[in-house]
Amino acid sequence: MTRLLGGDILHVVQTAKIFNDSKTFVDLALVNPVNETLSNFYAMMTETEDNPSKERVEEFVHKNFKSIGELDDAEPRDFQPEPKILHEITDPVVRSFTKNLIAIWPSLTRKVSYHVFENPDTHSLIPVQYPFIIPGGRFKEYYYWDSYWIIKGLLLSDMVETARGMVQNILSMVERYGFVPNGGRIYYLNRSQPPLLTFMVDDYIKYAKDYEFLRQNIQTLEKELNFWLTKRTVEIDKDGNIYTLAHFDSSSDTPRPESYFEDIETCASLLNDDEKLCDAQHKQSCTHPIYCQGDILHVVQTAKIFNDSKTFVDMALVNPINETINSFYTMMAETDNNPSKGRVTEFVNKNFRSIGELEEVQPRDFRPEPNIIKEINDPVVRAFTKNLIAIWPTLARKVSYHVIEDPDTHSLIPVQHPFIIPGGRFKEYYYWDSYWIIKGLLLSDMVETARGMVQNIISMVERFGFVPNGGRVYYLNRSQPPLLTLMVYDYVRYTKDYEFLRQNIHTLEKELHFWLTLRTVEIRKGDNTYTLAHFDSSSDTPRPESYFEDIETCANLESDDEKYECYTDLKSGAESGWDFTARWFFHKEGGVSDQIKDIRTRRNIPTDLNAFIYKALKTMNNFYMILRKPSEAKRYLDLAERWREAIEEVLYNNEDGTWYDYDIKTGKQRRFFFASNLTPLWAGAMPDEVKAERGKRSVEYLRKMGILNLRGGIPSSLLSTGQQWDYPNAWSPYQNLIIIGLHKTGDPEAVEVAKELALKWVNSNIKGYHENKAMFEKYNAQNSGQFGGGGEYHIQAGFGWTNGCILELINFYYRDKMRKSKGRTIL
Ligand SMILES: OC[C@H]1O[C@H](O[C@H]2O[C@H](CO)[C@@H](O)[C@H](O)[C@H]2O)[C@H](O)[C@@H](O)[C@@H]1O
Repeated sequence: MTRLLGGDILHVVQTAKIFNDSKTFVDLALVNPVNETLSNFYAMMTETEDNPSKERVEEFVHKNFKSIGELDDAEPRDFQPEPKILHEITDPVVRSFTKNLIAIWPSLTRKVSYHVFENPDTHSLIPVQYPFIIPGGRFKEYYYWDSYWIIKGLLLSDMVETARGMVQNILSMVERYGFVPNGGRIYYLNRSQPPLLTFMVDDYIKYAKDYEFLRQNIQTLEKELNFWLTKRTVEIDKDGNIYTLAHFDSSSDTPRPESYFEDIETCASLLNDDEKLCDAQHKQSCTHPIYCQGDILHVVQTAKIFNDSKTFVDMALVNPINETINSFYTMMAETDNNPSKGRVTEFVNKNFRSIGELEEVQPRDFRPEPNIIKEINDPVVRAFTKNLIAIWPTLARKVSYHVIEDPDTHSLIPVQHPFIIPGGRFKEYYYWDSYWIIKGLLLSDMVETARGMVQNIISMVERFGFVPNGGRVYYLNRSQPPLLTLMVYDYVRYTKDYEFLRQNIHTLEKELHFWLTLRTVEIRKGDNTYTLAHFDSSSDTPRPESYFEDIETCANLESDDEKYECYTDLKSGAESGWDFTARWFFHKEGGVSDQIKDIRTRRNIPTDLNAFIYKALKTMNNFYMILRKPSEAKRYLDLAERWREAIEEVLYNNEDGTWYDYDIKTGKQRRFFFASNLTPLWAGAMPDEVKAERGKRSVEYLRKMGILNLRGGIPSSLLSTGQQWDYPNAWSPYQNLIIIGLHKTGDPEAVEVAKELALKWVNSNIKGYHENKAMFEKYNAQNSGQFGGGGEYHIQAGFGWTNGCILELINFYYRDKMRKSKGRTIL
């Protein structure tokens, strides 16, 4: 049903204005299953060349929708025509009025009919267990804040059972959706109403003295408030002080389905699409009817016609969307909704193709022998670096004019400037990969390409309010670790282009705002409350590019709700960039599981994410000082200080001398080795006076964990789960984060160990390159030069961030410092 409410049917029917009240249509039930309705719709569209008359739309609606049977009248069991209150009102006029009033309750009582429970997909009504009182008239379902006053009235009418049932219905919404929707229809799921649930419970408890009810539901009340405190707050700077207050802020940027026509009219005179989106701050949902959700995605991806599920969602449409959908439903009708794998392959071959969206490009600023080459004394490393630099043009791409002219038929999100891709199956830009790629480009003197990549990413924030995981529409439901501010730092440090900083500083703020408001949780420790971030995708369906895999992972979960949670955690795991690892897999009581089905990414407060955020806040402080804006600079300094304190109090473990992720549920640190544990060193997220000591203790910790004995590099974890971010895989970014982190502490032993680790990694990369003539996405920590494995796709070569990272280490450890071009450092 979701699809129908978000797509062409809704648009065509509601703009035909066949009902006086737009709500009428979205409250109708479907006569046939969703697929058949869609098929009938597209048949009408084809017959009328996409231009049906009002009468033809009316005919379609009358054949395919009906307005009966979803709600039954119900006599509340606890209704009494003469409750106590009547005997206690002395004024006869008021008494008789009150009696009439009370007599209205039964006429407004409804319960959800069994039709809806049996077949929820053909109704917009959200089924709830208990009878409830509706407002009346066109409002035939429950409404959130109306219920607060209704429940007061019910309690005063001694209708405790009905009142309690209504509260329970609303609590069940929080458990299911994490918040209370505006009302009991799926089209209300993108917004809430003023948060009065806690007060409803308070009224009920006071009246019924039902403290057991309170005990059972207190956590759900917390969950609801947490929604408002994390997803609906803004920070206000007043005279240098920061205040947090709430505002209303729906997460959706399309017309309200129940007032679709009216909203289209309201926004019609706005100039561009972004304005029409009525200043929606977060455009996170992925709306493409083929690449993001729906029957085509489901049928094709579960037929598993490609080895790698990403292949399908990277293909372009041969024909327009409607035609593709139409030909899909024709196939479905011809095969009784059960097409064979061969028939699905035929449909894909006819309707999709995999060419023409990205063009190879020779970067204008590419030079085979940039300065760094001349400044490396070691001949083996110099020759290797030259080979490395020669890889950049093979990874450079620009978006083809096909995509710019007809973006709807591609999943690629068009960007203006050429960019470097990771390589292999990753043919588009990736957010956090770009951070290390840009470092490598700057060290290769490819400033124009680096700047273009930063501009592309900045344009994402302007367009979507955040940086998506990668450059495809199916990545729009999540981000990746926030490194944009630090990319700009490297670019500005290298070029001294302060004008670029001035022009873009607000976009950096906007990106950080996304993380600070939509990805934070509050943690209580003793009497203190700390704010820290976690990964938390906004979407609860399988990842389109790993659809088959996600369905399989969550298949054995019992309820649909558990499956939605599972998909959200998988997407949140992908947001972390560590997809996947035991870091996100939890046993119920908090230990690590080695099973992906136990994924609970959102339960974890990750050290690296919070170290990145701390460093970004500190960098913003620095930027505003450069731009001579002291009050803004102070604001970021204060924020950074608060973050540092939270990292110190919640994530640092003095006994083990390292930082750990934190389990929100048990309120305990996860005391396992992950390469991310040491990232606060790199971010400098600790008081200055303990830096050297932390360096020393980190070396002890690495030694104790056996990490320094491994010949290939630092593994992501010590847990062998078969996942690509677990043992024995070693990933470049974390070599650099740990090596540079140790070096920056200044402790002599840490500086020495950093150097040993760096040389080990450089040697491993060189060995691997000589043996395979390729650079890899990940390596094996046990064996020098061996590439990594595991996970849901084969090892990929290229490889953007590996090349950027190794250049950073070569620059630091092998470049002749005396000859290094002045001021052109980025470390
Ligand atoms: O297709 C599966 C997943 O692939 C990506 O993740 C991996 O590659 C990325 C590009 O190098 C890298 O940023 C990430 O850390 C890797 O785990 C993608 O980012 C995921 O979202 C996707 O589901």
